[in-house]
Amino acid sequence: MMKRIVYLNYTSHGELLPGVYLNATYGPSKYGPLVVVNVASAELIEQVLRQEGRHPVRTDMTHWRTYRDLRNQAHGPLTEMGAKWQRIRSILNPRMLKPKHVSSYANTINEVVTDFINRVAWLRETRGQGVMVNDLTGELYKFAFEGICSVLFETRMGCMNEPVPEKTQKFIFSVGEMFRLSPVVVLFPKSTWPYMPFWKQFVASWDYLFKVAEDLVQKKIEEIQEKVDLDENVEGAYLTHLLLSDQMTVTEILGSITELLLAGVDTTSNTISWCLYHLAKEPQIQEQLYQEVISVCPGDKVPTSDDIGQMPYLKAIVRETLRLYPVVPGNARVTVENEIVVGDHLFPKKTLFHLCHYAVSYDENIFPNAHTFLPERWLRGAEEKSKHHPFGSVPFGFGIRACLGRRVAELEMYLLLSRLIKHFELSPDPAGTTVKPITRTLLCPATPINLQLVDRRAAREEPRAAAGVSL
Ligand code: HEM
Repeated sequence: MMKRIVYLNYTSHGELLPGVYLNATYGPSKYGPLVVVNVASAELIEQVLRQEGRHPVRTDMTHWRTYRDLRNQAHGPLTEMGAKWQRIRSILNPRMLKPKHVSSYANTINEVVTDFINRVAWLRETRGQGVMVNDLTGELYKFAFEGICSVLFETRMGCMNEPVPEKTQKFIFSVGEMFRLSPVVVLFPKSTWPYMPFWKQFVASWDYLFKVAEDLVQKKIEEIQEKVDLDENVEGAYLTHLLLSDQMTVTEILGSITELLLAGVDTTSNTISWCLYHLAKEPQIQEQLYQEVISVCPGDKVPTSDDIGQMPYLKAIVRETLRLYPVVPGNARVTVENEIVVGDHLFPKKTLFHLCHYAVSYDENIFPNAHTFLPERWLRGAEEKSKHHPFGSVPFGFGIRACLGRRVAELEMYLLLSRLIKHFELSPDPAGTTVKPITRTLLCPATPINLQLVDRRAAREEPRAAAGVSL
């Protein structure tokens, strides 16, 4: 008898099925050759993750891998496995995860944040009667796309321009199509794919993605060559480093950088969307954040990485958002190398563990008042008092296969939130209703998030102007 190993613990709306989690006994079921076990307690998730071998596997990503094999493209960190995966990570990790390298991307990201703030200000004026910004998630998608491209490819794509350049628009569209078609493709046996119209569309979307990425890499190679010819210093962020370090072929770099881009857009934009949605509903939390930001960065000072280090409340707000809305609500591990013991059961090789992070994030025993947005629980003093189970909320995963973009994603979120809150006071759409989460692979807002953005400077100046105070 298995204990606390459950089967299906949340609906397609991301809500828990009542009574079907913790201490329930469901499953295991079968998925192709794999035995599937759903794990929905912090202790058991910890057991699975602590027993992962040297080369952890989430899923085999057959559909993505098949495209790469078809076109002789290289696999990246998402699709590679075994020792080859380990090699890729060892090359990609330092410039993505080491604080000293990540903090050097702050200027680049801040330029993108400036464009975002200008864009929402423009949207308010031209389309929102001076106050509303509709579909913030859509706008944040463009921000995240631009942000990650500016770090990875060291190029601006113009996602926040009006209109968006045609090539960029088609690039964004192809990413969307590829993600839309992915779950359709896997519904059918691989042998039937070549005869299916959606497979052709899937391949065409990947072709365009790789073509644009290839052009960007090629452009960078030419730029570097020009500088070398002129004996100039070659400086850059991620791509330049990979190209100069000579540890990967150009095809390998292309495969990896494309997958980093794919992993880094919806995740970040959805998290920021949820965060803004909550801040708009919580004026006190918003005010406390505003006070923290202006005390570290008064006047027009733009925050640096070091400044962010002095903003614990900002970090706690993002952390709490990730607990309430883990964009990766369920994560997988397949045992390929060895049998493992979970609970009081020995599981054979080829068991797929579905780690139900969403369910565990709402466990009242770990997070009292689990449905309430309480950033304080992540502040150092409070944490010591109530010592959360370390696997109660692991939004970026755990161990050697954990998120590669975590530090960059955090930097993007911190810089955007701190600067946005300095400019605007957020409040809910007066005509709006509750926005629920839905799982579309990732946890997304089920309906658009529309918010009111009140310009703080104008709000301060208006009453003074009304009282006849000269500025
Ligand atoms: C709020 C933003 C993000 C969240 C919550 C998030 C979360 C995750 C999670 C849960 C995983 C799986 C980890 C595991 O299996 O243990 C993952 C993997 C990954 N993430 Fe992120 N991610 C975010 C942003 C990003 C960004 C911005 C990038 C790219 C710069 C990125 C790149 C990746 C890659 C490449 C992997 C696969 C790593 C591997 O298999 O070796 N992520 N992410």
